[in-house]
Amino acid sequence: MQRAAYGLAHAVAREVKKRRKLAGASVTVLVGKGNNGGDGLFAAALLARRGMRTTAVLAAAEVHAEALAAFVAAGGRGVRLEAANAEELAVLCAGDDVIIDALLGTGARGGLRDASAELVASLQELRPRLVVACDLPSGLDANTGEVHWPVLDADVTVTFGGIKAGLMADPGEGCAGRVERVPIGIEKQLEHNSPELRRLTASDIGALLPNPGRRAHKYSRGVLGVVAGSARFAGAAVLSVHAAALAGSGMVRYLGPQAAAQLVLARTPEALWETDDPGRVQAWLLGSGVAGEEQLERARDAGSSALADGLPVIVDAGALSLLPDRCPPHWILTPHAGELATLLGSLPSTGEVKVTRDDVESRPLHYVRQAAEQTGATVLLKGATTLVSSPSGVVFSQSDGTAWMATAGSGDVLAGVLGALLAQAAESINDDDGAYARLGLKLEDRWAALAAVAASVHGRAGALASANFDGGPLTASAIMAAVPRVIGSLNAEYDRTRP
Ligand SMILES: NC(=O)C1=CN([C@@H]2O[C@H](COP(=O)(O)OP(=O)(O)OC[C@H]3O[C@@H](n4cnc5c(N)ncnc54)[C@H](O)[C@@H]3O)[C@@H](O)[C@H]2O)[C@@H](O)CC1
Ligand SMILES: [K+]
Repeated sequence: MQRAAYGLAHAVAREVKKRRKLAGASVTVLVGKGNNGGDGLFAAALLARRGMRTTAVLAAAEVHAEALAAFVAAGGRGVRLEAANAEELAVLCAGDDVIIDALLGTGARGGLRDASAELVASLQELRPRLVVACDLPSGLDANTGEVHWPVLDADVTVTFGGIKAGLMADPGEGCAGRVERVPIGIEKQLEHNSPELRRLTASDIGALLPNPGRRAHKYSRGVLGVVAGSARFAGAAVLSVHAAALAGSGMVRYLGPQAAAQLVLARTPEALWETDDPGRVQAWLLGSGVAGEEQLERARDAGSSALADGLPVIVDAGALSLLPDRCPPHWILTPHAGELATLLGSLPSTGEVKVTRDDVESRPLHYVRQAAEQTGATVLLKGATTLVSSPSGVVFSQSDGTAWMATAGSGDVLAGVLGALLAQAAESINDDDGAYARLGLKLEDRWAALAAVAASVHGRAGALASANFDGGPLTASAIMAAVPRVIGSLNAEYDRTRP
């Protein structure tokens, strides 16, 4: 507990010092009855000793006794929270330089109740200056990222030991702000529990990104077949093909109506327009912007032959309605929340239960796993945090982008990037001595890892493109243009640091 409190106090002091002098700054810690409240009180005691004006709002009749004694001995002031003073205390706290949320931690069942809920709901409306969550924002489920409202949005979450799954999945991650991990000596132990929710680091991604060998030629190193776009949604074809070209495909073969193909070739003269037999490909991308019977038929045919030949396939948007009864793990579905709800509703195994877009947004981790389990495919659920579930239930979570990426065509770019990586990796991903094996990834989970790599490259490209405009807005084309640089720098960074 002392290490946790020390790490928390250190982070709070550093954040306050970015804004003003520490001595005389005001901090209120919101204290619940368990050890989370204890961490908060010990941290506040340390901050009081560094000259901060400290108040503890005690939300339970009994709080961690030893921590309260340390807090009082350091000169802190305690106020008891009651239904009658919740709103008044919210107004007082909102004026403080920083609030520490130590109401509920990993031992919580359900969310904030009674006066605590009222205090937090009022505070959230008053938009406090700076909120630091102790271990996790109170009201989050540490294992799932599901949220019991109200929750006080944190600017920074200081979490102890390992990063909890609930801080890597929405809606929880969206409440946590920047997450910082404080080691408390249990990390070795954590390494041995194989985590079911993983986040790939830049160096993992550098290791997994496909790189052409010296003897590579365009046919051997990643030919992607694309059935995308339609007369109505020609842009999806243009974007997905161009993104696939930029992300390193050896060649892209496009199948679609002439009007769309003309636009595709105008933007990507490197692509080939295939009118009947597409020739050899290593992977398929089916569905972005696909509409109309003729183009759906092309997607269906390509899907059937891919299934027969054992080729990997990305199934996006319009093709999500064309799934076989059982998909293999090297079929990667890329729905957003609404499409996932529709997909789940269409599966016989879901039964009569209706799943809505809101359901998926409230429990993305649950539903992405369910979809992977029920279809047999790898499922990539797009969002601010993108989750990718392998049919085994192992999930990857990547959150590298910016909110500006929620823009038309962004998903088509992701599909193209994933297509390029899939076509390049298809023939080596199962190597026993390759990078996937070195990261301890079982065969059936490797497709999910590759999809997570694509999600991260896409997110990083968006972040880089926006940074080039001082954090300004993005188009899908701007995201796409940044992809080669992101791949280049991830590769270079990996080369510099690899063992
Ligand atoms: N596990 C560990 O190894 C460590 C845990 N630490 C801290 O300990 C915390 C976990 O401590 P606890 O297990 O005491 O859990 P909490 O601090 O979350 O408190 C749970 C307590 O609150 C009550 N409670 C549960 N749900 C509630 C609700 N909805 N409303 C009101 N009361 C509720 C329970 O009866 C229980 O007494 C962590 O989040 C972290 O802050 C750290 O000190 C570092 C080490
Ligand atoms: K907390």
